[in-house]
Amino acid sequence: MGEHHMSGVTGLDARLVVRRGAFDLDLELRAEPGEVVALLGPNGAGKSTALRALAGLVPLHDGHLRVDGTDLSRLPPERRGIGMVFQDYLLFPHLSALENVAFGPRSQGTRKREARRRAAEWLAHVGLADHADARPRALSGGQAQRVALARALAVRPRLLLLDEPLAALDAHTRLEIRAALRRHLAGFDGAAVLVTHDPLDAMVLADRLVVLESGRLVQEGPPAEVARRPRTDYVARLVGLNLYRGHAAAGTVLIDDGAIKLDTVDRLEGQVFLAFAPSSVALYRSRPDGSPRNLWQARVEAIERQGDRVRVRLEGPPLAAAADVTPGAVAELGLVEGSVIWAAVKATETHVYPA
Ligand SMILES: Nc1ncnc2c1ncn2[C@@H]1O[C@H](COP(=O)(O)OP(=O)(O)OP(=O)(O)O)[C@@H](O)[C@H]1O
Repeated sequence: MGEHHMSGVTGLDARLVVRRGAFDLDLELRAEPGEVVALLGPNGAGKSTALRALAGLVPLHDGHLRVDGTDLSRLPPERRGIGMVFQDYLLFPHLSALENVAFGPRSQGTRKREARRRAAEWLAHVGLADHADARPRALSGGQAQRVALARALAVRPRLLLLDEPLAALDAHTRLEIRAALRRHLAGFDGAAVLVTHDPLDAMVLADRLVVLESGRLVQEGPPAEVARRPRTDYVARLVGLNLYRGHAAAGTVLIDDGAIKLDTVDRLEGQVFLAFAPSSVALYRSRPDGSPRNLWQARVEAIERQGDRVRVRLEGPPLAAAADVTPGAVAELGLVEGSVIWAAVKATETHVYPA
């Protein structure tokens, strides 16, 4: 660690090895200048640990951490020049919005007058010029979030860290702030790392997704690519797809446990992933006429209302799957937990890609 003080790589270039009790994180993480990377993963996957390691709040056991070629791994948090927007904002309650934003530049040694000038500029930039004198208590959640963002950006960071920046907001404010945050991130020329639970936040805000499970990277790529080609159960559920591993040959895929073969229109051979959307699954009370291909009998494990659709979870074998139907169809089919029904998916609605 730290044997090369400078390297030619711009943006964030890190390998974060952290141990916390029985948990260990080992994550290689890159973000180009101007790129927004979203860290996603189930509870306890290590997202916050990764962010805290970048911020210098937990030590690295191994690996490296460079931003624009400068080794940050040995610097204390306040000397890393990193901008942070954390979930609970951590605005100083006794300081005005302006003083909160000026705090960053001040602690970097900027003179008071200049720090206040820069803070006023940033407040105006996030649309809060009118609230410069307000204490955090007098601000709405969305306004406090914007002050926190202005404060983070006022130190002109080369790396910006955002930890669940929208989590504390109600649904309506969230929509607005998400759009505003997207604009601000688009105008930010440093690297940004965002931690979120919300796939929509990640899809809207990030250029690239990095999915962590149990302290390890399991998948990364542009949001659309990850959504189209999930590589783990967690990712598939996150993006709402049915996902299987199997062996492809001659236009069919033998699903891994061997209980069912599905027709596809792809011509791949060998180990593959096969995915289809829950909305592509058709359900029948009795065996349908003309016997569509890719037909199987299944037991209903659970029925969950999701907005104006109903998600029906089907138990394996031969195939555990989720199907989305209308409430009307649930009634028509007389679906209850434990029902045995027929399920089908068209070959043209399956997606197959190399494993
Ligand atoms: N201070 C600590 N001491 C020991 N172990 C910790 C500490 N903080 C977190 N852990 C452990 O580290 C692991 C990763 O936690 P972390 O908070 O990084 O996950 P996360 O992905 O951010 O989860 P969540 O989505 O629930 O916030 C967990 O198993 C947790 O129990």
